Amino acid sequence: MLYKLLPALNLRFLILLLALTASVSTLVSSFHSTYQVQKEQLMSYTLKSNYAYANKLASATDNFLEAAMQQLAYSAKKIELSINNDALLQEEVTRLNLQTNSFNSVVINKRGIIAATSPDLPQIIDKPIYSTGALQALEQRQPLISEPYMSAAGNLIISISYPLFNLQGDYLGYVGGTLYLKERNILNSLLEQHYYKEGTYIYVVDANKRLLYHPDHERIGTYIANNAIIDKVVAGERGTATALNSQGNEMLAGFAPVAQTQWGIVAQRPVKTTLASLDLLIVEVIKRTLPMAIITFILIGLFAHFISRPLKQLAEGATTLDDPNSLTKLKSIKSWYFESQRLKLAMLKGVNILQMQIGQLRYDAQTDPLTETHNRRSLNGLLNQLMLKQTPFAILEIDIDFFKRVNDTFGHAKGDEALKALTSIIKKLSRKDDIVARIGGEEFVLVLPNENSESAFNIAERLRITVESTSMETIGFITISIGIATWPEHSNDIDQVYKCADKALYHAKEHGRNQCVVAQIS
Ligand SMILES: Nc1nc2c(ncn2[C@@H]2O[C@H](COP(=O)(O)OP(=O)(O)OP(=O)(O)O)[C@@H](O)[C@H]2O)c(=O)[nH]1
Repeated sequence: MLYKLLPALNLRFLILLLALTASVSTLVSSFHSTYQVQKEQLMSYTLKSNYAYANKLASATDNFLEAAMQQLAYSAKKIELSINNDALLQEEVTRLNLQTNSFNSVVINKRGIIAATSPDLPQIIDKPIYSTGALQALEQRQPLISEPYMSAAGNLIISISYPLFNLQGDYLGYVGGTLYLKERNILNSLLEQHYYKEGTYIYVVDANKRLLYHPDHERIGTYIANNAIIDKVVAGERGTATALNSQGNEMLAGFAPVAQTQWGIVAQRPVKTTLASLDLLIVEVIKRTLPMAIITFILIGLFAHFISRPLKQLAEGATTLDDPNSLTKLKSIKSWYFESQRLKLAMLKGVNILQMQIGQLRYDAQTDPLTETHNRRSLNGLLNQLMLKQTPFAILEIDIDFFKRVNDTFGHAKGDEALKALTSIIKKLSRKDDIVARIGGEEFVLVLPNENSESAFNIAERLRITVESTSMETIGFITISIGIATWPEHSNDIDQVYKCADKALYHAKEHGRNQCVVAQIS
């Protein structure tokens, strides 16, 4: 069993351990679940808001492109009627560029020949144009938003063009505006003017997964491969996703396509940034919870102390149940709750029984059962105490004369009666501090503290005379002989004192019995 291998732990420690484990695990699990719930909410909120953001920008971009196209359409209508009026063409491109602020530059192209530009560049007027956007526009002869391409001057641009036709439907060229993707333009401003939450950014890709807009302008024009979100958005899907960006950071993205161009707009925020505020929140919550947790722990500590104290005291009491004071000690224990009260009552009951039994055993061990006087063991103990206290005393060895005859004549039971009767006479004549003991069949010892040989002899005589003159039921009269010796007068050694008393008794028996003899001092 495991518990046998463990050291015995005290109750207070166990209660504290239990309370600490319970409160710490409760706190940890509540922090954990709070964190998880908040995390899910934050992530879901961020995904939703990024989605809404991407949608809003997609429709704003759509609107912008549509408005730009309408501006070009309006100009086209104006120009078509006066295609050979160079002054009017120049005026119109200037108006378009300056008034609308939609394009970095505007050009009117008459079938591959530049007719007017804004900003005004006279050196390229009447020169052919070979840019990708121009060739595309000339070829397709319809309203067109080109793919991004490098201009002759090395700018990454897109062009928006509107075809020009005369009343007969002959193709005249186009009017087109260009946006410089890496420079400040109306599209950039449109994408950047929106409210940015910390860490949130957007990027725009074209149908070929090429970056048209990115907060890091250096990346504009580069292609992005292996990006699940971009794959979806250029396929015309809209929605939310959690994915790794090119730097390997986990991102919460919302994405939406731009209907007119097959571009995709992605608004995303790093998970790390999103959750940073939550980490701070949890740290703050822990900080605020900590003082209360410490107070609770102290209270639990005190409570554990009050719960364990009576049990601890009862357990200590249980180790000293034979102590005569254990009853008083047990009674003083404040057992304030049910179990400890029951335990205390049971222990009090047990101690009472135990002490009664111990008392009885002690009494039995020290008492002669017939006469209820001290036995030899008890007598020796009492004499030792007197000697330790240096209290002088006299020993009277009392022996019934011809007791055998009593037994033989009246029977053993009557003999016992005689022994009891003699005991009662001895006790009656004894003082409080005298010690009465039966040390053999019909041999008694009477110890007289603070008596010398002379006074002891007088007392012995009084006893002898009383016995001699007392008639006992059935038996009649008996006599006793007494040998007397004193400590330390006869000897410092108690055995020697006994021997002296024995000798004196023997002498009394030898010289006619019914007499008292003081031992001689050798
Ligand atoms: N009734 C009874 N008799 C006992 C008890 N113990 C010893 N005796 C008897 O006491 C008697 C002692 O006899 P003895 O030692 O010969 O001495 P005595 O007859 O008293 O003679 P002396 O002492 O010489 O005067 C014996 O008969 C024992 O059986 C006892 O507890 N009860």
